[in-house]
Amino acid sequence: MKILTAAQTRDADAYTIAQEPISSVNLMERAAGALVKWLEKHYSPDKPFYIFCGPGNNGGDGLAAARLLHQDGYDVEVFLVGTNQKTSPDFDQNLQRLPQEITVSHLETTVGVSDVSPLGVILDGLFGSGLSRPLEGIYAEAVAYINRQDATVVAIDIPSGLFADAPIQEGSPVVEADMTLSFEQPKLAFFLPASGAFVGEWHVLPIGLHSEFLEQVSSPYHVLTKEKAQSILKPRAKFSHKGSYGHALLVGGSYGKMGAVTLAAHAALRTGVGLLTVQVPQTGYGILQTAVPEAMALTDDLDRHLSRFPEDLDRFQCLGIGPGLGQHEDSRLALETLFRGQLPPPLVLDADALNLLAADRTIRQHLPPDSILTPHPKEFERLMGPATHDFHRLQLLQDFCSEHSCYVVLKGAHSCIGSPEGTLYFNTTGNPGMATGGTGDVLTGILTGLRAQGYSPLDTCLLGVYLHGLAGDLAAEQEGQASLIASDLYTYLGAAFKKLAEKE
Ligand SMILES: NC(=O)C1=CN([C@@H]2O[C@H](COP(=O)(O)OP(=O)(O)OC[C@H]3O[C@@H](n4cnc5c(N)ncnc54)[C@H](O)[C@@H]3O)[C@@H](O)[C@H]2O)[C@H](O)CC1
Ligand SMILES: [K+]
Repeated sequence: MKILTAAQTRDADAYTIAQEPISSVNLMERAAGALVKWLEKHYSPDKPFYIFCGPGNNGGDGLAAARLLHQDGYDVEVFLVGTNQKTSPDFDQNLQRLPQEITVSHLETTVGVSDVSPLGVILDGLFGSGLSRPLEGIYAEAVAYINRQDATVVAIDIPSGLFADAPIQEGSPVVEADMTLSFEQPKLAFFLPASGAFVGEWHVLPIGLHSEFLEQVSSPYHVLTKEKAQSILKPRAKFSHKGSYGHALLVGGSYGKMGAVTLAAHAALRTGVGLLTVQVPQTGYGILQTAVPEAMALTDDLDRHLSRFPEDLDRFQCLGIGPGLGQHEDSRLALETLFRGQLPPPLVLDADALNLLAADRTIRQHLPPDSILTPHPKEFERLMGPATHDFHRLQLLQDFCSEHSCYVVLKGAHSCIGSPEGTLYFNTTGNPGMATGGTGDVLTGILTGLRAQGYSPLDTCLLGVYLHGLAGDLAAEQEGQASLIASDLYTYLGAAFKKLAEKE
């Protein structure tokens, strides 16, 4: 699913109005209808609604929703905020259509305004995608008032005060929503940490924007949906054998960090890879053979850290490097030799492999094309430099992928996959329980296992990241988020594969 900018959303609106054709106010009616349908499904009529409307079409949506909820027997109260300024024509029309019985207050100030029922629902229709500057005056006051209330806060389209596709200044007023109902497409701001924190849970409500426009509009930003991940997943063939599913090599582990490569090995095996070999320093031999009997072990000449890669790399279809590797100079040299030599098998690089890469610009220049890198934000910063804000970070990600012809998985609440063409995909699976040691090592194992089975680098990232998060969600359902540990992720990976394969 594409993510559109605010300008593209306006164009989609205009195109739909002209081509369907439909009047602007009827399109608003359709949007409000979708909104109310969702609200009525989730909140019973004993919940009072407090609807805050600004001067534009977001406020117009709020007014139309007020009318529709009232018609269906809901108790509704409307607050008009800053609407003595210029209001939009569709706002005006919906204000006229508002039944007399609905209480309407014009808020000039929130001083002295009593709190709403904590059992009620506040609809935030102050500003939507038309926001052009930070909120001030009565708008900022209204935001502070909403944020003080104990009622459930549902934002219409986007929490007021957030820009759909641009950063906000720190400390500027933004509605803290429990739920955001976004029309047709989610906004880029939902996926980024500084702005996404205001959004709460979000849902997309289709409002019938013209499919022709949505198909032809070009956007670098995409949502990684279940449908997309499902379309990538290849079934296993009846007459296949272990040779059909590739041979992966994982290289990592050092004294005190054998757990990392062990986790990655389990995960790689759970992706269905045909064969797995793991190269570890000698200290790790017994640990690996005991912890992961399905894997074959190779040992380095050294006892505590890695100093070389195996000679005959051609027999592997993917090489995953990094979990527990450490940053010893010998390991750096081994990596440099690997990069400067014959083209190695497809690479997945994580953890200390990334740190070694970050510390040495010359090896970075020799990064084989089509490699997959999986940094967390700190590793990302070491590799790509500091970002001034979340949107800048996306730009750095795109630049890095294009400069090095590689694929980067920037890990986070919505992990973001960048491709050399500049396309970015935001993941939708996963939960905060996964913010715990070792979950990244599991991802490395998953990606290494999938890549070895012949998935393209992009498909590997999309499928692997989606499954990793889904395994986390299934694990959290059973174990709870706080108690989730990295090994749960590969334990639930099978269930994740099954769930992904299910047709709804
Ligand atoms: N295609 C769709 O998704 C549809 C969306 N709808 C809704 O329309 C809004 C966008 O409406 P718009 O009138 O363009 O913008 P706003 O309501 O967000 O803003 C109104 C108006 O206010 C001015 N303004 C901007 N920033 C400020 C500020 N900081 N302080 C004061 N005034 C400000 C500016 O002039 C804006 O034009 C979208 O989010 C949906 O909710 C349609 O209902 C259906 C189709
Ligand atoms: K809003």
